[in-house]
Amino acid sequence: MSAPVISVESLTDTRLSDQSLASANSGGCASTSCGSSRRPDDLDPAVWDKIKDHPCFSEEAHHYFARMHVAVAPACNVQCNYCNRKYDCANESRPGVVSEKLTPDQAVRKVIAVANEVPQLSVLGIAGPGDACYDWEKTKATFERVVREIPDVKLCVSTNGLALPDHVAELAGMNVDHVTITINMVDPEVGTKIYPWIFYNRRRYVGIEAARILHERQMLGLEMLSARGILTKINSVMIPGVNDQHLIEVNKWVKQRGAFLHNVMPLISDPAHGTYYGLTGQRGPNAIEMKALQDRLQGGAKLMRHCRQCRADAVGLLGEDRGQEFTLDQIPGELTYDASKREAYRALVAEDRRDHLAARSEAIGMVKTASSGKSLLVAVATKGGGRVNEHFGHAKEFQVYEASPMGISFVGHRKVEQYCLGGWGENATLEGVIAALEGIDIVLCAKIGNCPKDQLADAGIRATDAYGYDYIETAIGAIYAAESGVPALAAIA
Ligand SMILES: C[S@@+](CC[C@H](N)C(=O)[O-])C[C@H]1O[C@@H](n2cnc3c(N)ncnc32)[C@H](O)[C@@H]1O
Ligand code: SF4
Ligand code: SF4
Repeated sequence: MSAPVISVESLTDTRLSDQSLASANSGGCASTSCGSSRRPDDLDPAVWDKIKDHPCFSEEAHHYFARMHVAVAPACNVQCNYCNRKYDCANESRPGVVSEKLTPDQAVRKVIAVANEVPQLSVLGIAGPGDACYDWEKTKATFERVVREIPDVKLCVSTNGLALPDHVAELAGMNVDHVTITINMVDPEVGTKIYPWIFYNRRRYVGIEAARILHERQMLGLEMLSARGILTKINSVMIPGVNDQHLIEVNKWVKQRGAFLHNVMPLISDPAHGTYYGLTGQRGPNAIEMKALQDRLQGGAKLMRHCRQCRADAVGLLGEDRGQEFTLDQIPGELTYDASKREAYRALVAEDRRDHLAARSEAIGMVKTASSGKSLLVAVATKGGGRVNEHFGHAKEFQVYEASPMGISFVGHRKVEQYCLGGWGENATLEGVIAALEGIDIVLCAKIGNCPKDQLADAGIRATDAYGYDYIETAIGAIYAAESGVPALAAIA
């Protein structure tokens, strides 16, 4: 059966209209298998099947699919010098922060409410605000109830690893096939600078003993997961002067033990958060330092570069947070799961992803053959669908791509404050946006006014809306061609 006709707008608007979803539904393709796009040649089909709709485990999928976290696990058995879960702010987007903690029953209601309204939803994660494996009974109760209601939602946990080995068998039994472990060190001496204490076997440990136990449990948990074919992502917080160089060693260790992805994230540190690091002046890395380390790690365990360091109650596509639309007071007491929007969305997306992948590989192939030796950093304003489709002034983040003789690759994102509010822009905000775009050569967006464009130009950053609504890679390929003076490439513009 042929796929339904799709409009670009309906795909790139992250909240699909009921009408476009209804027409997609009438196409008849509504199973999860429809959501697949083409499998990369070097990937095992079974692994591809697990990651193809997972926004965190597949960079490509993050343009289309959304995750939600439910904050059912507040207790933690480790203290990290960068974490303070008491701090709470609805506008603050960083790990460990939540607006409200949930019981498993409340969490199930929230998952149903989100699944009914957010068609992109594919993953339910428990990322604290404490530790999913330590606060295990609540994690387990939540997952057991959710899969009864929505069997095709993927389940994920995020853990410091200390209690992980105790629950690997149960995780496997519940078909949890994505687990994140935070591993910041493989040398306990380094660990003493990150962890003041751990709580293990009903006892508190400090110093080198604490770090050694944590390290051994993390390695054991990782090996146990790999042995069962559960995909693992390793989070490492990059702490300049503490573990930044050491993360090269961490990358080697986790690769040897079967980690699927290594996600090196910048330390978020601010005295206002009340963390030990925040209060003692330990700084986080800047975007350029992050990229330099990630580039050094290239060739080791595969890197995740698109993590947005989400809140423990985040909802939506990575980079957007719709959590405030789904607070408990807005969710009805009785709810029935309605699969229609998610099913229709998958049918729509299947077609567009195939198209996008074909356009992407054409653009990458052409950039590779340009042999200009140039390297360009391009910041893209997008609201999903893999397209240049967000106005400069509305962007809350820019996705950053590098075009070079190696091809076109996603290298990260830059968070910014939204510059344009209700038709006018604040100069001070624009200055902040420009500062966040340090090192960027070109900005691509769906629309930009002359004033911000000129100010960006003064800072040495070019900006254009000439490629509005094109696929990101198609636009970057065309620009690279023009910059390289290759007429055959410029033809794709
Ligand atoms: C809040 S924790 C919850 C899961 C679990 N307890 C753990 O530590 O993995 C989720 C992730 O946020 C990271 N995180 C917490 N505070 C952070 C900070 N200030 N800067 C960067 N990452 C942070 C943790 O390292 C972890 O990878
Ligand atoms: S283990 Fe996770 S929740 Fe616990 S203190 Fe560290 S970051 Fe926070
Ligand atoms: S914190 Fe990173 S890995 Fe976790 S849901 Fe957000 S983007 Fe995905």
